[in-house]
Amino acid sequence: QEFRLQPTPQNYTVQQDDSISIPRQYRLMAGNSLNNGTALPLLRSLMPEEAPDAAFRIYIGTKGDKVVSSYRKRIPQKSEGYFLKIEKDRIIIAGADERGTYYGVQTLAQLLTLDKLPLAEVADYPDVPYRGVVEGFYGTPWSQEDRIRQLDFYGRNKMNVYLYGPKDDPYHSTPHWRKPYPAQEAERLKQLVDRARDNNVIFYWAIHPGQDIRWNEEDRELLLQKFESMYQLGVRGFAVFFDDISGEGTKADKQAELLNYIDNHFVQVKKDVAPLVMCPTEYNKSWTKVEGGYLTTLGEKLNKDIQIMWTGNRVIATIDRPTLDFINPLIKRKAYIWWNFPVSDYVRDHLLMGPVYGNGLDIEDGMSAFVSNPMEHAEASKISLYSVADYTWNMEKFDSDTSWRHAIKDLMPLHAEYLETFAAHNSDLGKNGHGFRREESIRLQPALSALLKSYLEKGEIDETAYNQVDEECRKIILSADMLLASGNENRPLIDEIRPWLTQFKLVGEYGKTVLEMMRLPQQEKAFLPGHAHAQALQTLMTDNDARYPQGVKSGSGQLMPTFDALFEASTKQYNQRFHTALNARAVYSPYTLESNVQQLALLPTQQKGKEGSIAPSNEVILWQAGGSLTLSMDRPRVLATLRIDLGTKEEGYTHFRLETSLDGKTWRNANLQSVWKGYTMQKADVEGQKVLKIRLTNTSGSEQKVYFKAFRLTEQE
Ligand SMILES: CC(=O)N[C@H]1CNC[C@@H](O)[C@@H](O)[C@@H]1O
Repeated sequence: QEFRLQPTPQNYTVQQDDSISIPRQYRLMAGNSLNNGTALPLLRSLMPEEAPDAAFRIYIGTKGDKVVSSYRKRIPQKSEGYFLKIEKDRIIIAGADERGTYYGVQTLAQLLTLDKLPLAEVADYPDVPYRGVVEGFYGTPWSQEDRIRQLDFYGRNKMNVYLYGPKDDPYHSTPHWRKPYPAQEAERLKQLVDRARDNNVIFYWAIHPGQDIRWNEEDRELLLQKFESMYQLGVRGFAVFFDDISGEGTKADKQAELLNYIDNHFVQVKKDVAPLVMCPTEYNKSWTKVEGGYLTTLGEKLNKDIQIMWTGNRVIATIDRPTLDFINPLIKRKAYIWWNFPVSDYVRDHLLMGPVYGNGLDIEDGMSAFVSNPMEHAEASKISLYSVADYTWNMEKFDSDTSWRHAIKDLMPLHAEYLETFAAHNSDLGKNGHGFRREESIRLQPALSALLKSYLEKGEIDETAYNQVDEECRKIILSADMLLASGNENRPLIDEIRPWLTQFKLVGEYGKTVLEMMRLPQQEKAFLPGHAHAQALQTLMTDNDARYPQGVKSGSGQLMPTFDALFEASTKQYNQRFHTALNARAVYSPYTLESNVQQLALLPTQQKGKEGSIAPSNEVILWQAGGSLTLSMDRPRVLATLRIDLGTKEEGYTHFRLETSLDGKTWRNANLQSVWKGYTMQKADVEGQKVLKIRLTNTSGSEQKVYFKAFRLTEQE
């Protein structure tokens, strides 16, 4: 693949027929403005041989420095812009500001990876003012090493913000947001703040107080003291997240009052702190009622320089012009986009390794920021983050597929072809509560559907498609092995995705086995070993990781549905031919969910042995009066236990009625009682009941805001 600068520069010209060898020595002419910045240390790390009498010179400075005064007019008049020029006897790096100069050095760093230095001229600047990552997901927070590698990655990719807000950090959120970090955690955060500075990244520390904040002076002072303690660690960016909460903390006027107070008495007083950022409770369009006034209150009351985050038309959504035309007028400023991709905390059995696509390419003027909420798998998230950096720096030149391929090469240059095969088939989320899906196995899709169509409709094998799919299965098995054996090229990445690599290999073997079965449904003896092997692989693929009820998922968007359908079709053919009753069902769940509660309707059901469950949701569920959820079995089954957790105290359950039915017509109440005092989990008295359906209804007559933390049953042996 050809060399490309990352992100794509706004203007980049190269003299085609000429280049210079990388100078061994050079004389440095540096502007004073760079003395305590990070541009010079980076330059010196790239070109170590500084010699006062060297013929080759490097002029580096920011606008206003005498040393680059003759290039002043070439510097783009844009925040973080820079001008970089490589001539036969000199290099010039002139930034509009210190970070722009630093970015000029980062671009030079990429050119220095070539054998010869092109005589290039770059006039560059970012489209979106703030670009980066919000570590804002549920689940295992990133490790210290993860974050260090992330911050270096942001420096190289010209991302300038990292917002620290892992939902499961108890000092970020309830219960300990009021308390300073213990010494060890504080020291680790300080290391991160220092590393962020080295990479010219603004480290934002976010607080998530809304679940139990009291609107009084005491809590306000405690919050400011916490911010002060973070300031002492070197933090120079602060955020307050009010997402995923219910109760008192959701009041817009109280939120605005608190945020303005912080802005006036902390941010503006400190003078060296970046603009305050807040995440609203109504952070996406599907959750906001404009007439309710929440967003307009924030828009009217919040100080103008306070940034307001927005995830789009839904919790998980791509961002386009209509999205911004809706929100910006309401909040009376440009939205600070929180893009919930590649976050996977609601589909934890999946990896999201596919291309970044679907966001508008003409909306750079409509947002103050675009930050990505990533997966708990830091290295694996870099495929998407590389493209987010590319997209937000130069939006109109962004090319999803090119960026995706280079992101993979950047992550594992020596194993790029294998990682690309893996990533291509591990991009869709599967059925999920947000209804957000991604393309998967794009290049193989035509062959998969041709193979399936001809087999199902005519019982024939489309040989061309067959060979393509067979060849891809071979590549899948090879790629899995090559990546599992890839040693130290990017061990942290392989450590993260190892369960999915093992699964991916099984998918390849399952595909090959099913392809063989397709040729044998008329052979009474020869068909059987393949059928047995396919079933063995199905078992290995659903019971492979205790962390996920049905194991990790790989190829779930296209490969597995096709292979399962071919398994079932060939086995049915065999059963008809030989009047046998071989199992012709690949994998299915005996449970189906129906609901008229919008946020529950799409939740997947899961089965593992005698356990059945509905996948939990992280969000606050707006459960309308009369709304219900019904779990139906494929046949009457005898229950042993049923446990429900709506994240609410005892009295919260009095708003709901739980019923069971054997025929879907007559229903009987099932009482809920606490599993133990004070805890929200409830158990139902359904022991020994034979049921076909279970129904939970909001009978309170008004909307209830609850969490959907657990809905789990076990069947009797
Ligand atoms: C603003 C926001 O999206 N908050 C939550 C809730 N929405 C998406 C979830 O997956 C979480 O990762 C996220 O932290």
